[in-house]
Amino acid sequence: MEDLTRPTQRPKAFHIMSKPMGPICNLDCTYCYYLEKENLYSKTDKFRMSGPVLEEYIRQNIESQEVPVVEFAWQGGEPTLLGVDYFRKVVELQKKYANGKQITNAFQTNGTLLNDEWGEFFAKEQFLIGLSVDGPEELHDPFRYNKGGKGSFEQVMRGLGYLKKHGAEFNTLTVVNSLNQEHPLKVYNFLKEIGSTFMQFIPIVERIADDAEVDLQLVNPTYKGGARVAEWSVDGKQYGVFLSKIFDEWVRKDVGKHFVQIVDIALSGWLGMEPPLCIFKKDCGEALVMEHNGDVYSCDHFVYPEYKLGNILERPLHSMVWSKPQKRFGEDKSATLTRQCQDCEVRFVCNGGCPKNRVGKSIHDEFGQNYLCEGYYHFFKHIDPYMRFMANELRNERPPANVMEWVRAQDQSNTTFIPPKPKQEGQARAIGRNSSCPCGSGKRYKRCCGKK
Ligand SMILES: C[S@@+](CC[C@H](N)C(=O)[O-])C[C@H]1O[C@@H](n2cnc3c(N)ncnc32)[C@H](O)[C@@H]1O
Ligand code: SF4
Ligand code: SF4
Ligand code: SF4
Repeated sequence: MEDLTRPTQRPKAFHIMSKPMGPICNLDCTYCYYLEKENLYSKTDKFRMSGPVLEEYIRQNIESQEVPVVEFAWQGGEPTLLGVDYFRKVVELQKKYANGKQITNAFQTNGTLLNDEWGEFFAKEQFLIGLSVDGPEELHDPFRYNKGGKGSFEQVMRGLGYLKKHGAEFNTLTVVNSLNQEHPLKVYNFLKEIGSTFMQFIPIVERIADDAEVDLQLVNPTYKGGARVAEWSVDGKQYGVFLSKIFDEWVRKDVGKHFVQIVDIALSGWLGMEPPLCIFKKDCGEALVMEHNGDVYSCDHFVYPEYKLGNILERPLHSMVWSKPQKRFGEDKSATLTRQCQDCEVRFVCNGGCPKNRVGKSIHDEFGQNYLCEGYYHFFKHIDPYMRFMANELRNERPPANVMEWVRAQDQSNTTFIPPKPKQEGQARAIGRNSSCPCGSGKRYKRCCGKK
């Protein structure tokens, strides 16, 4: 047994999402990876996070973070099942332990149980709501329905109405699956119509164990038995095509008005910084999850017994976050990169993607290639010229939204754009400061992208 109490080098902050209602939900979405986690707690009939666990979590999360702003993320299952009063108590406890730190709350919901009381509360306490919606009714309902099989779209739209009525801030979270993958613009335009200004498009990639007796049927990449890709998963290449189609629309019309998470993240890669989202970082392991009873796991997508780090009532949170097993979990991300990834020209922004999805084979026949590789490669290559243009605008303190005019001018002149060579982190170091800038501006590197 590893010594979990001996902390390794401490990062300043980490992210821990909590599941105050465990995996319990009023919906029964086909693709949900979390509902079956109920099997991990088969002896439990009460999934509501108790007062002592909640208070310990809030106290420790605030105390362990060496930053002025501490983020809380509430998820599930469905956290609205707990009722508004539960979260009034949450806010009260956060104030009690804040100790001068600023507290923020993100709350992920299926939206179906929202009402005036929730809307008012979220607006007043400035919760940021993540609303799950997969597109218009015909793309949303086939996978997102209640226990009786009835689609949830109407309820979600009603719930959204309450958020808007009270001015609560919301983002949308859309999963890209085998159905909506064919309709990127229908999905994107719909999200715009309902007023989403910040959109996340998360790929569904799940594998189902061949052995029906396994407790958790959706298996992780370390599973040794046979497994098949679930039929509702997105196609690897199509995920990239889907994102590229949305990007083409966005880059012509919506820069600065609507934000698409993966595009923002990618831009930081083109600016020579580490992408700020775990799946595209070199290493991960700073996004943990806590179950209703205080059990802490390495990541929301690794809630399996072998990834349990301990329980918050028995071990200090910081000792689990900074433990050796967790450090190894995070460092394995880069340590297990295939040769194909190591040699890949978009590695600076992709970094092999999330380990949870590394279930394919590389061109060198190594196991551990990301299932989405073809899609990522397609997308990052597709956006490369635009990203270079935008990164260059930012470096020159001009608005990146200038890209819209630039693209429109090219569309009108009907010329084929030949992009200059991509500027990657590794390459940047090799560029002479007096040589011309690889972004194609015609200026010297030191006066352009290499400006200090
Ligand atoms: C597990 S749900 C919990 C919160 C809430 N019930 C909701 O649906 O928003 C969190 C998010 O995960 C997404 N999700 C569900 N199953 C998934 C899967 N297999 N892969 C990726 N995301 C998934 C949901 O669509 C939702 O946006
Ligand atoms: S609403 Fe959320 S938790 Fe509930 S089944 Fe759907 S994805 Fe899972
Ligand atoms: S396993 Fe994937 S989702 Fe989890 S922290 Fe690592 S990159 Fe992020
Ligand atoms: S695009 Fe594919 S090969 Fe390149 S880094 Fe990403 S997963 Fe690896």
